[in-house]
Amino acid sequence: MKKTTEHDVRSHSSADGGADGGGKLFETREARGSGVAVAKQLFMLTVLAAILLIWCHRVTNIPAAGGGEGRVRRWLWMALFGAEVLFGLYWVVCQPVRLSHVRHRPFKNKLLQRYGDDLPSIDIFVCTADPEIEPPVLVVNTVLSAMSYSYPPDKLNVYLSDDGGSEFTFYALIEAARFSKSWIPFCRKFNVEPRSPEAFFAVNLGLGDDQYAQQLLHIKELFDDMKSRIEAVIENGKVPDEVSAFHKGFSEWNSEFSKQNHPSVVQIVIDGRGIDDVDTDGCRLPTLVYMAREKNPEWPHHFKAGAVNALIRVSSEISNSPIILNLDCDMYPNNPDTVQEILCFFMDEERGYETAYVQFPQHYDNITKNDHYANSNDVINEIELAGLGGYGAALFCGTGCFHRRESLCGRIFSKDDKIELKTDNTIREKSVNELEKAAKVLADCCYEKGTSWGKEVGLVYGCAVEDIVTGLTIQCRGWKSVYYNPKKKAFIGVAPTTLSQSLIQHRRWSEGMFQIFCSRYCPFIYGRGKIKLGAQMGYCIYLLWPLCSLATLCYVTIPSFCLLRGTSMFPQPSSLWFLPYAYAFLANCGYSLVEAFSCGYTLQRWWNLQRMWLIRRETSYLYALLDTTMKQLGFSETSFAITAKVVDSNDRKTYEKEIIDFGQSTFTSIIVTLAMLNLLALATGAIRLVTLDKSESPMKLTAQMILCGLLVMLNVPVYQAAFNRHYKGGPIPTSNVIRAIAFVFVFLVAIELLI
Ligand SMILES: O=c1ccn([C@@H]2O[C@H](COP(=O)(O)OP(=O)(O)O[C@H]3O[C@H](CO)[C@@H](O)[C@H](O)[C@H]3O)[C@@H](O)[C@H]2O)c(=O)[nH]1
Ligand SMILES: [Mn+2]
Repeated sequence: MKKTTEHDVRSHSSADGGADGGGKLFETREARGSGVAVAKQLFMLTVLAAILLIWCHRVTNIPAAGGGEGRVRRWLWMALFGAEVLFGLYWVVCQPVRLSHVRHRPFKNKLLQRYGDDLPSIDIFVCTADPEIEPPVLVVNTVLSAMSYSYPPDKLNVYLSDDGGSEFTFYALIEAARFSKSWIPFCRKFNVEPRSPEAFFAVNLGLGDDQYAQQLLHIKELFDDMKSRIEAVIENGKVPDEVSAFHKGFSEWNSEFSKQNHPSVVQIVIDGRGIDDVDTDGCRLPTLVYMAREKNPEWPHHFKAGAVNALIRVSSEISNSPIILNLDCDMYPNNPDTVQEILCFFMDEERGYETAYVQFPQHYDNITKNDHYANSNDVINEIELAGLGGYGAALFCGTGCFHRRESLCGRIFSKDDKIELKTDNTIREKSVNELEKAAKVLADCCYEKGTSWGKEVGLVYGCAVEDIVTGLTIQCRGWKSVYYNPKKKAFIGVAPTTLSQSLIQHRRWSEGMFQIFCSRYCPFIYGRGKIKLGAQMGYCIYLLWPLCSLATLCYVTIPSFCLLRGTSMFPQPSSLWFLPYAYAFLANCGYSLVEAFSCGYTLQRWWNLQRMWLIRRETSYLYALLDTTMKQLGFSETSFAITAKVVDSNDRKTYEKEIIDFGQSTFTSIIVTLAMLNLLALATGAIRLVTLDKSESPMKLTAQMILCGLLVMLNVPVYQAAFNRHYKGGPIPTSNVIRAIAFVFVFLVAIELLI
């Protein structure tokens, strides 16, 4: 049974929370206190007991230090104990979010009834950084779907920040502006979805001969033409003179202009206030602005955070909307009604004024059936992020997030001054030229000097996950945030399609997160007394990813190592101490399976997820740990490796067939070496099992081999790539494999010699 909070509507009968004019604009339901939650808590207690017993066993049975052998045993024992302490504490951190799941439901119709046309304007920010790995056609698709929200166009302002400072991206935007004049009326007239033209035409072919089909074919032709023009310009590497003469903006790209060094560019491509820019139906269009902030090698540019902060300022000059939507260039809005829905959270009379932002989960449209790189994050979305939202502390994830401008700009929440969301009408009088001129200054490098930008104001600098840390600071200023995960996906993006891309992305994320944990923003210190303990712990689920890497490495290596040497670090199956180990392991596997199934996973997909956790912890998180340590010691600086959004057709095929491509990076070397260690250990164990003498118990040996066997099973694709020269995802070079095996042997021999 579900309990609804006091913030509930009286009428549940109608689909949109009742037809009356009064009442709340959204309802929140929580699952806490229900029978399931009690059962969950009891279960958690049993796991906790098992963890404590394991620690107890480790502490009371530390091997005595005598001789070389004893010393090694003692060290390994301590290492495993350390790993179990880390695992145990991490497990504790992961529990609170599993008890605080809430679901929100906005009442859009009620909002429209109550406010009619009196809704605030919205500024939408799209960020792009590199025309090669983020093709302009993809970028303008996102821009176009943002422009075609079913929201009054004169209240929509779309800004594109181009950190690549690319003439081609600008050209693509000019083309998109022209295409929007047909696309937006088409969307409005036939109420089409989704409104990203690329995604729409991928599934709508325009069959039949009614008016709709005819118009669709016509629009599709316009779109294809636009695409080929953009692609041709990129192919030729130059915008043709007759095109560049057409728009004054192109004059910015003179001979001195380079990606790393250029003055700021602000071009109002469509002036939504004017009467010149109208669509084919004669209706107004959304304002469309291109911005490439100034770049100068002597100034740090702070990656995406810097771009968004420049956009906040530039937009404040041009439209100054009270609500801001952040989008990555590959995340297109999929539901045209989203704006009205989120306004329910901001404009609710009772709780709206405390809401700083509404975050949607990230979805991707290129996930394969069994998601072999585990990119989809569905368990995280459905369970963990929803749980954090339950503590009023939704994570800000950088994209698909609507912000209140005031809270993003550093305002401290106060119960007493409720800020109304009002469209700023004071800017109406200025001319386009005046606006551009004034806005340009705000996008200059030196503008932020001596200001609080990047500290208290705007997105926080100095962290690879600027989004997470910014969200945390907003919450610590007293604001609430909403995690909203509607059935109909609100935003859809592109997930990495190669193993190395995926691991590099996780490396950036985990590095940024761990850096937060080690900084003054550590939720337990910075958030103390400001956000709930459950939320502090919830943040740490992600911030502590790199630390789990250490524990996992111990578990991947030590038991295998012991198996190779014929010793064991675990109690015998006949001993009572064996029970807590077995229970903790099985209970956690079982629980994670149940969770995955509840999120619609198949067994295969869950298994793939486990493999990716293993691989990430062996590589990305380990690197993140080392990098963060280096950074803390001042040896290296923050960087941002942009994830590619295009792949060549070979890679695409491999990806679609769900074959892992291991490539040849250092990451691969680590993965292969560890996999070989596990395989050798398992083989040794198996040989011993056959040649067993009476003094050894087969049961004990088998139990010891289980962990190793599971690791080997997870690593099956690694062996395929290592030993099958015809492996479809590209075999791992023989030299790498030999090096890995040699490394394992040298390591073992060295240990034997040392003892
Ligand atoms: O110097 C930069 C670097 C990146 N970006 C943009 O930032 C966005 C995210 O970059 P991407 O390479 O796609 O990274 P992801 O790992 O997919 O992004 C996730 O993680 C980032 C933090 O690491 C967040 O900023 C993103 O919003 C979030 O979607 C893209 O639109 C980029 O164009 C810039 O504008 N300037
Ligand atoms: Mn991305």
